[in-house]
Amino acid sequence: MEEAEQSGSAYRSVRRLGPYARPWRRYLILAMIATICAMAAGLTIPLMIQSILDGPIARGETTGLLWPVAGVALFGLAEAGFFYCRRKLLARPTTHIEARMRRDLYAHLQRLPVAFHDRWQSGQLLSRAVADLSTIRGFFAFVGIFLVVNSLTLIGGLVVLFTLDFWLGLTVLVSALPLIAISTVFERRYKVVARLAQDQDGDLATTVEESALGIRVLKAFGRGPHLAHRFLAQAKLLRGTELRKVRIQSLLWGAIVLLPEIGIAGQLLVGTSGIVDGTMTVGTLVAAVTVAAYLRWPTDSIGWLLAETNQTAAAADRYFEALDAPVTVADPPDPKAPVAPAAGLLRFENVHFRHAEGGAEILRGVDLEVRPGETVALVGATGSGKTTLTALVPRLADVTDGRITVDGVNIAEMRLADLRTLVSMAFEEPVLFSASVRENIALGSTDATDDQIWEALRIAQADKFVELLPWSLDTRIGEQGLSLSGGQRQRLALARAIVGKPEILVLDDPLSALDVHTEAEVERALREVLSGVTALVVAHRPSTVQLADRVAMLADGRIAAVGTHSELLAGNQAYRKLLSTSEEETEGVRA
Ligand SMILES: Nc1ncnc2c1ncn2[C@@H]1O[C@H](COP(=O)(O)OP(=O)(O)OP(=O)(O)O)[C@@H](O)[C@H]1O
Repeated sequence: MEEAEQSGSAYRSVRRLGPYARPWRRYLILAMIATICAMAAGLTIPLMIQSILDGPIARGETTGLLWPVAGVALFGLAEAGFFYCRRKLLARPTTHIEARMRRDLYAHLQRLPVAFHDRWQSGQLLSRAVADLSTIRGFFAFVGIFLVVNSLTLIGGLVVLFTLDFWLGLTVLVSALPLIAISTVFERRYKVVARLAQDQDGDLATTVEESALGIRVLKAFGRGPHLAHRFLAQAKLLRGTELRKVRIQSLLWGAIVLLPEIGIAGQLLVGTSGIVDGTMTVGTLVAAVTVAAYLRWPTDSIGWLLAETNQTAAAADRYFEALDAPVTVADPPDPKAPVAPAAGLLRFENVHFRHAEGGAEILRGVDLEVRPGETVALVGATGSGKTTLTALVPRLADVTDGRITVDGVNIAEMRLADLRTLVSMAFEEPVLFSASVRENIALGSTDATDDQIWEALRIAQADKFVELLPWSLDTRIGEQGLSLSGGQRQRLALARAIVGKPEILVLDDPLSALDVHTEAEVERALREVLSGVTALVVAHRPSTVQLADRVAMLADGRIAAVGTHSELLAGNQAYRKLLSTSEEETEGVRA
């Protein structure tokens, strides 16, 4: 029952690949016909050998040999030609199918909410986009075609054998049946181990990726050996699983070699006694042995091809697992246009948020208004939900209750593209991509001109150092911008946030983790950036707070106090305590 379900689910998984193959079905069918013709040509050769042996050779004449021998050469040539056609016909469809699937996966990953990426390891996504898709390409290029063609060849070959001689046919069938049964059992066991190996491969990719990205941290803390140890343990686990795969395969290969040999021995026994009795010709026996030899690959391969099909099913399952993840943050069915011209009034109304169903509520009724052109600093103890609150504004996650409005329009009722033009964000960790400065800034507005980029860089106080870079805007900044200083990276991230001239800026503590000198540079940049836009800025340090018109204090999931910095300092003990703690922490870092 369970086994039937398993093969049913493998069939369903592979069937889901259908829509990707459909546009190329003509090529795939032609390739299959070419392969069938190749096999048919191959199967004709033994029959021609039979006619040569029983005809001219048995009669001792050489004159009648020319045409049958030329025929053998011709059929051999045809077989090779058809195989060539198969390869040519399949190259385009298979690479196109792989590229389209990869494109769909990538596009879906971009649409998926941040919560999905929090849950999924990047290595697992990487192995789906690379290894699994290459398995699927292999299925279309080879496995799927040969699964059908080899089954047909097997049937065709047995028909030929039974026509040649019933007993010779039966001998081959008797040796082939257990082989097919063994292969089927093997492929089921193999599927489980294959999926395990694919998952472990994903885990290993994650470790390699993380250790490459975090190499500075690992070196600084001397944790390289620890991670190397973890990597070795994972690699050992994967090696063990690969060895299990090999063990299962070797058992099968033993059977694959042994059983057909027994079959041929049986054929020789039946054949020679037939020849001695005069009931069989030498040509028939040679033809039957040649057909049986020709059937070895189709027989042996059935199990392997089924295992590969299962591996494809596992790869398809893993691919669709990511592709089926729901896009929970999406455009509304009937979107409202933002108010034009926008004023930039941002309002949180009784906003509640929890990360997962049944999880703790992080925000429990936040009410806050940020007036047009105003800068509000958001302060609160660590873990109080400041980052969470800011992420709700560009809808990186959706509120679980309440609403957020921009100029009176609920952001959940706007098109995401409209919202993200109105609202721009810079994060605590200024992620820069391995691309030119221009491309990194233009992420904030894809159609930005060079003049607009330079203007954004000037406001963010980054123009001077960009001018000094070897190729100015065209300078490629290394992976994550690691070749730049912390302050330079922060200022580029600020330029990116403002290049599209958003009405509302959301900044998640852009001064965190900067030294005194760099902090002053970024602070100057911030002062420029914040003038003229509505801004919500997460602040850990008094220096950032001082850039704001008002301060909102988040505590217990609500806004506990709002006022100017001096009002709160004078009248709110919790605020004084919070600031003195962060002051001490900052001093501690500087010391
Ligand atoms: N993806 C997540 N899934 C579940 N819980 C999360 C997730 N991200 C954050 N949290 C939890 O939500 C709470 C608020 O986190 P958040 O990062 O918003 O706090 P914060 O005020 O910005 O903290 P900090 O000042 O240290 O940056 C924390 O308890 C955190 O552990």
